[in-house]
Amino acid sequence: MMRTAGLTKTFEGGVEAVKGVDISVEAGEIVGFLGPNGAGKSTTMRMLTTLLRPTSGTATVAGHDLLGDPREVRRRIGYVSQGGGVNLMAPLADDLELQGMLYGLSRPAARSRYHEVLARLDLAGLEERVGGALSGGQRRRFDIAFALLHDPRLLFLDEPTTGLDPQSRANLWEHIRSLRDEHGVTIFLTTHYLDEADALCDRLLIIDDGRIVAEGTPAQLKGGRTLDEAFLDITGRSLREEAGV
Ligand SMILES: Nc1ncnc2c1ncn2[C@@H]1O[C@H](COP(=O)(O)OP(=O)(O)OP(=O)(O)O)[C@@H](O)[C@H]1O
Repeated sequence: MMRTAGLTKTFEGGVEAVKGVDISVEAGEIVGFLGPNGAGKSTTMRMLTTLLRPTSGTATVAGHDLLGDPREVRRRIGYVSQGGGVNLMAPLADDLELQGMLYGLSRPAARSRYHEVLARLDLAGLEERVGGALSGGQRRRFDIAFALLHDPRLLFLDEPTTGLDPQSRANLWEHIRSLRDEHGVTIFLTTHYLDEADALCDRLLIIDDGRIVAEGTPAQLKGGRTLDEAFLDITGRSLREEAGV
């Protein structure tokens, strides 16, 4: 479903955010992408979703070449950015319909498609509300609903549960699992919550300082430790933001 080789990104000014990353994700997997602050997760995610051009390296994403065929990649993937972006002031139904039509659906087809997606995410009936009148968990599920309108086979989620209470996080995990189990969507997500990575992901990749430093199932990486302990053993204990400053 996704394969990269030697992907790098050097920003203007010389920051080497990603230093040669090889990632493979099989169809039907839920893969977690972990790493300390500034490790290169969002930069990698933005390259894989065509938002940022790699400095070097190659990648095939959802069956298409990332650099040669980014439009086809975009057609086949969904992306939910950190923080999301539902309209807080206008009824969500209007934006859902508009987005469906931007994907080339007729108005009736766009409506029927979003009703189907909202039902999947337990959001039916809430689309007449403005985003500001939803709970944090409902808002995150709407972010995902927007990303699913064009029926992508591969979904990228950047820190999907940040800021949610434990109930809403657990509920979102259920929805993410059912997207995979019942609808066959492959999922690649970043998170700082190691309990989440442990509970939700089939396989984990750990990136540190722009390089993949560990990879395996949660059980393999833990090797008898908690995932927090394993993560600190692998990536060290120094504070990255302070080192960065
Ligand atoms: N547009 C940019 N220009 C210059 N440097 C950047 C830019 N975007 C990110 N960086 C740098 O690239 C490195 C990787 O950042 P990135 O946001 O990918 O990390 P991250 O793993 O997503 O971190 P976090 O967990 O804090 O979200 C950091 O050193 C960051 O400061």
